[in-house]
Amino acid sequence: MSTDPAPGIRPRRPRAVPLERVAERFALVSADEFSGREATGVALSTRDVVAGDLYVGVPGARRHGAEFAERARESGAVALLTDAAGAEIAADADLPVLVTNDPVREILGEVAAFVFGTDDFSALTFGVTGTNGKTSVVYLLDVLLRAAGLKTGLSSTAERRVGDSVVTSTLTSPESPELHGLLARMSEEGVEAVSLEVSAHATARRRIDGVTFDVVAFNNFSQDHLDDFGDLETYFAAKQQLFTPGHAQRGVVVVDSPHGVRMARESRIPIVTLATEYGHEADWHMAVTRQDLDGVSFVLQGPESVRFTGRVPVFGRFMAENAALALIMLHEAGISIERVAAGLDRGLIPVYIPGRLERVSAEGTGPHFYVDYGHTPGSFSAMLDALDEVATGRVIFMFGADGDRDTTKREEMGRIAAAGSDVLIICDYHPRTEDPAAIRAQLIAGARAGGRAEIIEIPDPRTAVREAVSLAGPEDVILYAGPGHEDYQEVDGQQLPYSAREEVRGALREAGLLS
Ligand SMILES: CC(=O)N[C@H]1[C@@H](OP(=O)(O)OP(=O)(O)OC[C@H]2O[C@@H](n3ccc(=O)[nH]c3=O)[C@H](O)[C@@H]2O)O[C@H](CO)[C@@H](O)[C@@H]1O[C@H](C)C(=O)N[C@@H](C)C(=O)N[C@H](CCC(=O)O)C(=O)O
Ligand SMILES: Nc1ncnc2c1ncn2[C@@H]1O[C@H](COP(=O)(O)OP(=O)(O)OP(=O)(O)O)[C@@H](O)[C@H]1O
Repeated sequence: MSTDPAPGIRPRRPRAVPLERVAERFALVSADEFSGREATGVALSTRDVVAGDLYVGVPGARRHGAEFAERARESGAVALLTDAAGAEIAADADLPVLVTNDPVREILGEVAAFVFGTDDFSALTFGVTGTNGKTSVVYLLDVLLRAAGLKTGLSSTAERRVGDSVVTSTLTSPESPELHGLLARMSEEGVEAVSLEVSAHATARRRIDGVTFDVVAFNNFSQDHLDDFGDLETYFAAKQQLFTPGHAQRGVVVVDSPHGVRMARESRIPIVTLATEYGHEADWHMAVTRQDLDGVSFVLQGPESVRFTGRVPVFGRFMAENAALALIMLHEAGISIERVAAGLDRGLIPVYIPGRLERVSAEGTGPHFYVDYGHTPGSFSAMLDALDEVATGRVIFMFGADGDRDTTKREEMGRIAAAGSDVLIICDYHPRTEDPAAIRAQLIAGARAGGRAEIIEIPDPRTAVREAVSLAGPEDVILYAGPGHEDYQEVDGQQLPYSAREEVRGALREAGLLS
């Protein structure tokens, strides 16, 4: 078992940049001798340092990164870039120290772009923000771009991908050194279009500095991450930063909600709008024409009679909205809808989104078991509303909540889950350092207010999965929200191996429902 983050994807043939040039470009000062040294990469954590890297020591929530200068040197770092406080901390480290007078994060993205050579990155770059559906839109963008004949790369909560190279992500949006290393590799491999998820943490912590997106998109906004942002206004403001000239050329905004309308109104870059409900004024409209458990068909209508009719093989009205958003982003980047449609088979968008409403049970037979990454009240509402429209049997919903993360959303998640399902199984997710029984108690308190569902508490998720399978009839749908693509359960600082998708497969096999 490893708790280390996966190493990022880096260029195979990194260029070497003299530290003197870095120092000159960013007005860094140093009392140490570093002439003749060159950097071939940048790393923000000693866990990511490879030989030739410039290690960057930032003040963190718990420690100052400069404390780890010696460890960085042992891993092959050529110098430390830090602030004045860091320089004092690392004074005895056997590593040249370059000091900035600015807060380090304010120059980090530009430094990473300079060293990795991505300051002239030329591929089309798409960025997606919003509370729910970023990952889904990124995979839809990727498949549509490939249909248009472009070579693609992507970065999502689930993985970073360039050609055949894939690594599991540790963060939704990588820190800027990882991001620019990834983009440099994409340039090397001739990638023509890149789709990136942009979390509010990424804009707030300046992880996307040094990138100017061609087109960005905002899909929706609801409660999440209040542990980090304190209140919804601050969380929203972080998302708004993406819609500013330093970050993006143009944007697409879903205006179904008041937050969408506000994002469109306050955007500081040119935008076009999408409404999925007629009655809302917008440049583009999307309407669902048919839906069932296997997917959703829709029609998208834009300015100048642009029209697309198609289908996404994942259920939920919101998946059609995600697809429409991705199509408009391509249109805004100059890739015509006709060109995309020509690369599809009768409008079918053949997307696979790891761990997002992923069907784990066999096609065509029930019970229908889906694993999902939803962990917000907004995603629970969206999924359960969708099931209300397409499920023919009962809905069995199971989930647990994150420990050490936004606790204020738990009761609401319990309430929505119980109001929208027939049977609700509450189990453990990542308790982290919290008492799992206390987390479950909060979810159950919320669920009791939701009404409708029979509530069952089963702490062990493996047992809970089997109980769900044993309760389900052939018409029923089981939806397991939370773990999605993940392959671990985090308990008290330890990442224990756990794959919901594998557990579900195992349980279905044991019940004779999967070969
Ligand atoms: C809570 C949080 O945001 N932590 C971030 C922060 O770590 P920190 O301030 O706690 O760091 P610290 O432990 O005090 O250490 C200080 C510095 O020393 C370095 N260090 C520390 C120990 C060591 O052995 N070696 C080493 O180099 C650290 O990398 C850090 O740079 O700085 C690190 C980069 O240096 C981040 O990777 C780390 O993100 C952690 C992993 C994280 O989980 N962040 C979450 C909240 C996050 O960003 N989530 C969003 C989710 C979005 C969504 O769901 O929509 C995301 O974009 O992923
Ligand atoms: N447009 C949408 N509106 C509401 N809910 C959605 C939407 N798209 C997806 N969801 C729901 O939210 C879940 C999470 O989706 P996804 O992983 O794409 O979102 P995300 O924004 O990337 O979240 P995270 O950053 O936490 O990965 C989905 O599996 C689905 O249940």
